Amino acid sequence: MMDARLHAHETPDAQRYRGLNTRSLRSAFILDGLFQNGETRLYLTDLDRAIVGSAIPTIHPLGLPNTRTLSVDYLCQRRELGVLNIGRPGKVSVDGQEYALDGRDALYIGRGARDIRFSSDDIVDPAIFYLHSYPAHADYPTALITQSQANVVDLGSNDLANKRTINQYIHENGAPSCQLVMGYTELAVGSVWNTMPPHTHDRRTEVYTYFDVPDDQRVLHLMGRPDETRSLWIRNHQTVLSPSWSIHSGVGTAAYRFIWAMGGENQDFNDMDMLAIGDLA
Ligand SMILES: O=C(O)C(=O)C[C@H](O)C(=O)CO
Ligand SMILES: [Zn+2]
Repeated sequence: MMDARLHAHETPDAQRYRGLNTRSLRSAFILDGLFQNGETRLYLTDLDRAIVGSAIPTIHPLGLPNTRTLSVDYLCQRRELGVLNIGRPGKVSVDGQEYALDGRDALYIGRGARDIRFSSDDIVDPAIFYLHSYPAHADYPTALITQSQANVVDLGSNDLANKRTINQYIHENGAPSCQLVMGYTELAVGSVWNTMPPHTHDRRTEVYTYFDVPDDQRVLHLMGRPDETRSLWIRNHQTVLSPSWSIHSGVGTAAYRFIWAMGGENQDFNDMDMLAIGDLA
């Protein structure tokens, strides 16, 4: 039986998505309602067995749900977990060791961590912890990566309205992880396009979670095979699942940020099959 708060989510394959109407496409590729005040939510996806989740601690600290579905005693028994705080300051405690995470600080939690708890410094203006986990083959140390320690890559230009900064927190040349690669991208004011020109990477799947999208604005996320793209209108705090065969790119009606998290064969951020804009249909 499925755990109460570990929801299973299946994605259609590269053929089936072509025949879906808007509603079915949205429910297949968007995780909606991931972020709930006072709750931990976890979705077990079929993208490299990624678990995508959130914890927004308010009155009480939050833990992780039991994991009968995974047939383990605790979530990180055979998994690693990345945490990125997109809210106000909070704390993550890992087997009694407390880590303070300001907004946009991250924590890598290695395989074997048993007791993981989340709390907010201010319960009225809480921390918003994004969670992303994959199966892990080795124990790597838990590591705090503050915003100032992230590796910064500037891409794009004002002329093409795609000027943006990629902040890499868990990556090949940073604190070691088994397969998780994670960070967030920030659009420069006046720029609207992310990941344009787009790419696919057969070797990895990816998950995008948009945040800091103003309530009255939207991001038009592009997905699908390059020769048969589809679009999804996305609002703040919605998550898009990107199978390895799909492009993942977006254009906003205002500046925004998004978390990207990847797992798969390698951790080479630049291992992308780049497309020309003229390849898209
Ligand atoms: O704006 C971008 O470009 C990105 O953020 C790219 C993503 O991180 C990505 O797709 C990595 O594979
Ligand atoms: Zn990508």
